[in-house]
Amino acid sequence: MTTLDLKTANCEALEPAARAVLSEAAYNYYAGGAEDETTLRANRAAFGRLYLRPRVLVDVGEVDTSVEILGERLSMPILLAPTAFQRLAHPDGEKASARAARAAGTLMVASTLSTTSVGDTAAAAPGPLWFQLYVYRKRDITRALVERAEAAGCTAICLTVTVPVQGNRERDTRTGFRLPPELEMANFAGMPQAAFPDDAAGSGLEAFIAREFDPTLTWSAVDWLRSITRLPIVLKGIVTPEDAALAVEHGADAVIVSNHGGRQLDCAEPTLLALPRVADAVAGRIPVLMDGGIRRGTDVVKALALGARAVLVGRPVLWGLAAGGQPGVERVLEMLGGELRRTLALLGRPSVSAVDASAITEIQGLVLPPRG
Ligand SMILES: Cc1cc2nc3c(=O)[nH]c(=O)nc-3n(C[C@H](O)[C@H](O)[C@H](O)COP(=O)(O)O)c2cc1C
Ligand SMILES: CC(C)CC(=O)C(=O)O
Repeated sequence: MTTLDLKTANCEALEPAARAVLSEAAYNYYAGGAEDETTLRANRAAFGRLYLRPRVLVDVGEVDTSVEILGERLSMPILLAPTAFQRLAHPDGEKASARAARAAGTLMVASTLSTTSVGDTAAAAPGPLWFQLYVYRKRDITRALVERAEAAGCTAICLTVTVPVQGNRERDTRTGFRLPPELEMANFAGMPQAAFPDDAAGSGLEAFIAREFDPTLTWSAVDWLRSITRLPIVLKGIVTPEDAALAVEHGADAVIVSNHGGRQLDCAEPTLLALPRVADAVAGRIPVLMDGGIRRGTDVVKALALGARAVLVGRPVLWGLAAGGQPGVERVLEMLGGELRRTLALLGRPSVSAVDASAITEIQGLVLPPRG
């Protein structure tokens, strides 16, 4: 990819450039969702149902996109979502993404299923880094992962609760998705868990999850996690007010409204629509973040208006990484951050904290929090 390509692209325009360099299996693993991909499409489509309400003749000479989350001041309310197996996209993989996040003044959530260890990722880009955790049938493994994340200097543990079993990802079944032999799940180095089962038909990842992930997980796992770490706990995958209330009750320090990018339960509600109900239930007690379908600065503003403190982006980072390594991810963050800054100016809201429910129109079928 040339510098020119990186300069002219918007987030979505990077996808074809990424596709051109990815294997068929890797592209479909990154791009795909569960079953009919209804939720994958709905996540994105939901943004089209909301419109903005610009105020005019407001001084927007200075626009402040910075935000504070769990004690860290970030340059913008846009984080890098945890995504597995980044060295499938580019040899620099997770290190490139972490460095790009740092360069942009924001943070990355490092996936448990990374192809670079959390220690190496943290060393490549010193600064705030969250570690995303799955809970394994063998709790010793889970505990060891938390210890590795702590030793690496991670500043929060992000427990993903959307994968008791893997979603039915038909693209991966078709391609027989698995890691090429030169890549490993580096956080499990030295453990049998570092490789997929080699005798599995269909998706190797699905067989791995069936073998290793604990499907009996309940809220007591959050209490257990609390007992083994002093790091803040972020619960990723809360989409109902009932679970939001339980998350607060069980001491979560933040929640992420997420349906795993439409990769788990197909027909799950789009996250933009779930967000205001979760924010309402949380009632400001802890920060609410969201992900799913964020591709434009206007999307970020809509999420903020519905109660999010910040958003995370998944696939666009992978497209940037595949198309251009670290500069490709930097470009994605620059585009989103630039669009956010321009949107705030055009909207007459000179800072992120000036965005509230008055920034959006009410659409039938959407339950919005009361107007600020
Ligand atoms: C290829 C891929 C791998 C992912 N791996 C993880 C993971 O390891 N852990 C996790 O919590 N979420 C994972 N996710 C979900 C993302 O963190 C995020 O919820 C989702 O991608 C957001 O939607 P978006 O891609 O539309 O921005 C993954 C998503 C993708 C696309
Ligand atoms: C554990 C797997 C489900 C990895 C992942 O989060 C994903 O592919 O979406």
